[in-house]
Amino acid sequence: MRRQWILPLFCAAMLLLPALPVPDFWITQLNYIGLSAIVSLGLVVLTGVAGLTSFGQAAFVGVGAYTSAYLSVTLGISPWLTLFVGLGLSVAVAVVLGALTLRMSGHYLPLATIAWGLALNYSMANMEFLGKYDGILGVPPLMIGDMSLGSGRAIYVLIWVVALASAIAVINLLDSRPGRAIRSLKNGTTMAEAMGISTFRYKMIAFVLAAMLAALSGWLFAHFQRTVNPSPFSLNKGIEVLFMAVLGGIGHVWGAFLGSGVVKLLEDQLQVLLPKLLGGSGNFETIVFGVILVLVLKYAPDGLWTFVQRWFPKPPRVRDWEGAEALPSRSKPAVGEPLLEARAVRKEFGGLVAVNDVSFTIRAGDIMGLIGPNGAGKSTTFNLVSGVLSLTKGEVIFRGQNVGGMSSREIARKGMSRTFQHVKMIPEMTVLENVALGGYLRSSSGTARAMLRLDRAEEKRLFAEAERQLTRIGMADKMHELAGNLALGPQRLMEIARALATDPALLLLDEPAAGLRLKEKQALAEVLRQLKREGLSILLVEHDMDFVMGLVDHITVMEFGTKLISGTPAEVQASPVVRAAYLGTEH
Ligand SMILES: Nc1ncnc2c1ncn2[C@@H]1O[C@H](COP(=O)(O)OP(=O)(O)OP(=O)(O)O)[C@@H](O)[C@H]1O
Repeated sequence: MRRQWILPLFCAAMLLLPALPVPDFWITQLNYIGLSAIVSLGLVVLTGVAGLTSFGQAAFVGVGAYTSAYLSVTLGISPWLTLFVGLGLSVAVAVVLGALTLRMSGHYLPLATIAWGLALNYSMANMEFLGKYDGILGVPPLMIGDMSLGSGRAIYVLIWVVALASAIAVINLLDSRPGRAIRSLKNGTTMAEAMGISTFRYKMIAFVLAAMLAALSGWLFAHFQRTVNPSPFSLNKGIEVLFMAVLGGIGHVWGAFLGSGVVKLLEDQLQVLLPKLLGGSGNFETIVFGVILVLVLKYAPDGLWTFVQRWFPKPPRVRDWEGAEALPSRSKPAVGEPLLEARAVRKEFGGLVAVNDVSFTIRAGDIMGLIGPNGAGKSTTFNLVSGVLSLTKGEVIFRGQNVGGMSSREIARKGMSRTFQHVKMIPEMTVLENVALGGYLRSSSGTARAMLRLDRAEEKRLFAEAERQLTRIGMADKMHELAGNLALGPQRLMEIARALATDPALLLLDEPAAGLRLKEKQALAEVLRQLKREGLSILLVEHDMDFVMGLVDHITVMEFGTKLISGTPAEVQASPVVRAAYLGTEH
């Protein structure tokens, strides 16, 4: 069967199911699976893709459910209106909680989600007007005209339309400009910020989206169950949806459905089977789930969906961007104009002066090498210039403006683009998609446009630019490969293509030859020579003197954080001071 037919056939089959003589029991089960899958889908974006673990999603389900139940029962408001109130409230709660917690890193964020998950759940259980532990009874069914969606079979289609539409919207999002920005969050924020992406903004978008999906599920749940109480929105349930997402494959949209299906069906079977086997009653299935989770984390950490995925290998992206309009480009400085001036830049780490009042100038069209032995302070200087580190003292003037103290994101916007000493990329994205990330600031499609697939014209422009830059560095033949499968040499070249896709006025390369084999170094040197011929201005940090010598116009040599000498390669090579620094002879 052709791959593109699978999704429409699956959707059609799911939606036509209640018209077939399927027992009510299975329809009810599928309703619960659909409801859980919508919440898990949020966790795929938040945890699987963005790398932000949340145990508290069930509380957002409660926000959607309680809002609709309260407003429709007490005030008689139509549930179709209360949906929007519930979604609005979930966004408001998520924005407040996100502002407080999303800047936390490591284990602090998951701990914070436990805290607010508990707090929200206890609020629901203790509010008089929400019926305390008894909750709210007599929630009205959803109505379409005169047709009631009160029965499980009637609401089934709505639940699955919402679940499948949400899945398609998330798939669209992940394959888009904002989607690539969200995917860049998982491996630290330095690279994304250097591409001009506000990582906090995209963390917030992922968090709010996950909260909205949970609230949507809660709204459906309230009008399917026709009653709400605090227990389905407890921390246990939050852990259960996370378990579903992990079991299914937390990085995969359809993993959310697979995980929900497996857990719900297994839970049902185990609840009957285990008490019979073990005698007595109890939630024995929880013990089994605990064991399964440990085994899955050990033997299939990417979840069950990866096994299904093997049957449907993803074809390469269709090359449909031929003739797409070029992305906007910035005005470039005239050759010879001062481009970057470091004025007595200084960085102290506690008592250590890593960079000691270093000054240098780069003119447009020049390639400058910043060299020196290990630990000389080159990378620190580079990070000061590109805004990754804050200056202790000094000024960095870029195109006539003091950018010292600006964030790397703001500096990227001004036209400086960089690569990293240790390659930073999204390994599970293709080379083309990684390079397209460089075009972020030259494009503008947002989350809603991406989810509705209204961003395709701009996507074509982004991919055309990415391919152009890959062709420029001789890597177009690798554009459909996964970046993580490349050797180090091509990965470094890919980073250069990504930096070029930002249309920089100045390209900063941090030890691009480090760890490369001779052949890879030669290929890299050829690419840099070509960029020089094209008139690009480059600051190159390197400690391989041979690599730098034939390539650059000027060299600044550093040792122990201070500038030893600036000059042409010939002047530097002739300098006894430099030889001493490199060979360890007396000055
Ligand atoms: N974040 C940090 N905290 C404390 N000390 C640091 C930090 N970063 C760098 N240093 C120290 O600053 C000095 C300069 O380091 P830097 O990495 O800039 O040197 P380098 O010339 O780039 O060396 P290499 O070629 O090995 O990368 C070193 O002594 C290093 O240990």
